[in-house]
Amino acid sequence: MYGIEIENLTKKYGEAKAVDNLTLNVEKGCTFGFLGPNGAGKTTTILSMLGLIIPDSGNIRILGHDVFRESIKVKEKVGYLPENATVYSELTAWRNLEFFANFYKMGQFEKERRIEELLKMVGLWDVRYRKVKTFSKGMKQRLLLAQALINDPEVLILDEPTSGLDPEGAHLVKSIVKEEVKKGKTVFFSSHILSEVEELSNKVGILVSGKLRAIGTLDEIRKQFMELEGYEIKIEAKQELPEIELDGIVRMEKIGDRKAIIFAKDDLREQISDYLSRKGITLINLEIEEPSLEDVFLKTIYKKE
Ligand SMILES: Nc1ncnc2c1ncn2[C@@H]1O[C@H](COP(=O)(O)OP(=O)(O)OP(=O)(O)O)[C@@H](O)[C@H]1O
Repeated sequence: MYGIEIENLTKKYGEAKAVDNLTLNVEKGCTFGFLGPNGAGKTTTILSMLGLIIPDSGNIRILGHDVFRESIKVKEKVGYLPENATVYSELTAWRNLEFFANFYKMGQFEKERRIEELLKMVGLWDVRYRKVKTFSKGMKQRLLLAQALINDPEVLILDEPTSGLDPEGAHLVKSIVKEEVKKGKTVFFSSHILSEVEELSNKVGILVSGKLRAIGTLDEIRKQFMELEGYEIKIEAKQELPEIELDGIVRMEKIGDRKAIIFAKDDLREQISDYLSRKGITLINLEIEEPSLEDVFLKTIYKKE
């Protein structure tokens, strides 16, 4: 079963399509990183997944439940960390969590046990009786994450979970997400931080102007990208390199006598190796230069449709 299924989702504001015929699935127990520039439609997608806005068309199911027709069932199973969320600043950290715990069917003992567990997990146990208005942004964000986890949700939806956090706060949030995934939870998160997406996600989607431009594991996305944009092959030989003339080579940039980068339409490593061995040249190194997620992201978002 899928954790999340989005099928042909479209949401318009006036005539502008914030999300345009989006289809994607997230397998149960996986982490999906949703990337896209500002205004791409990530938050609109997330709000639709939570049933908080009504799309113009499309279906969304979470753990097999339709988010609009079975909204209570879905809310019981989902934890949500909104972008720019606020906390009740006049309440203490404990009371903030208690307020949200009261929405769920939990006995008093279970509620207190869960609040204690979460406050310890996010490093706010020692300040549990302090009013939240005295908290730093990072402390508030960690409290919001605890709030998203209060019902021990099977699916976690996080809109820019580390936004505004210092490296230590971001590290804590990422390790909590990883722990949740180890327990079999499904995580869907949006982010602008490429290293974070690379670190956490099994699967990535890149949304541009409401449309999905790329989807897959990072390896699949890199491969699709190289198939479109071409391959960079680095070579180093024992002897001086000759000009390599093979079909599919776009250009060859020599770096000194024995090293070069070859720009090619395909992965020509085998052909290059054969070509050079026929010329009596011994290779020391022959490898594909994999594009970074940053390269892929930037070129994907600036590419014309
Ligand atoms: N309530 C609204 N009314 C009108 N337009 C809206 C509304 N909410 C979003 N939009 C527009 O829809 C588009 C998608 O916005 P959305 O907030 O979903 O993008 P995003 O990818 O989450 O952006 P960011 O990374 O900046 O948070 C934008 O052009 C935005 O201006």
